[in-house]
Amino acid sequence: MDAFQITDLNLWYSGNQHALKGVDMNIPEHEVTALIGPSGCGKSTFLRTLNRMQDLIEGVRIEGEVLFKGQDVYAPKTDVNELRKRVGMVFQKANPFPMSIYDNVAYGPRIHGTHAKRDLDDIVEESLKGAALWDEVKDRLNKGALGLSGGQQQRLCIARALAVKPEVLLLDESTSALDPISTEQIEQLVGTLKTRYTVVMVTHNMQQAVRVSDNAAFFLLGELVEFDRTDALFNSPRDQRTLDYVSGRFG
Ligand SMILES: Nc1ncnc2c1ncn2[C@@H]1O[C@H](COP(=O)(O)OP(=O)(O)OP(=O)(O)O)[C@@H](O)[C@H]1O
Repeated sequence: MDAFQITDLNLWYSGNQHALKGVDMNIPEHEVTALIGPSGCGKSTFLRTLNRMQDLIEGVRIEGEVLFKGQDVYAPKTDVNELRKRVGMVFQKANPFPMSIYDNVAYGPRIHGTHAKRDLDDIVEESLKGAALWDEVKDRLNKGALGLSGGQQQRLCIARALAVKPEVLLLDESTSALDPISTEQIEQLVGTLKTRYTVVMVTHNMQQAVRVSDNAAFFLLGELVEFDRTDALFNSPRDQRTLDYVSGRFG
């Protein structure tokens, strides 16, 4: 079963910059899909089309079709808040809110109407456990989130995303600002998350893609050059440009 079916997706930024060119891709459910390619090739742009984060940028024009579980993401009747609840996002730089650890995680559920303390306590615990952070913070839930380390802050952002019970997690280079130990913790976490969620991640790090992803998509200049199982894409790519990139013979 596919979480997303993308057909002939094109995106232009203002000034007519054609950032995605006729992308076709089916993203399987409950697997990790990595988006790779050189800087500026459109990885983040593509990721953000999946939960309509690009709507926030003025002058963006999108053509083509993105289906999420069969529903047209860009249909006028689509409820964008509901879509972003189902398709959560974690950014490159951890961005906890300047409030307690507890309130960071409870923020989304409160907005979506959960206010009973018992319910919120359960969600906070479950989400922090899901993000492999619970043991480190359970005794300081009311302390400020900004006092956490960078790696803990990023796992808190993952917990915050999990708290609204999404079906998909989009990770945009979520480890690129982290030290190797925190990076490894998040990579392990991603491996466990896929039992419950579909994960789509942008990474600059090809070894990371090999370690954690089931499928990999190689982008170049806005074009999807190749999409395959990760081991096939790295070990027996069909396109010469993919081979050049994965073997490091490329810009
Ligand atoms: N808000 C924007 N307005 C105009 N052009 C943009 C905007 N965001 C991205 N672009 C351009 O679109 C192209 C694709 O950018 P994108 O950030 O998606 O690439 P990327 O592969 O994620 O790059 P990186 O790995 O450096 O983050 C680039 O040429 C970029 O300059």
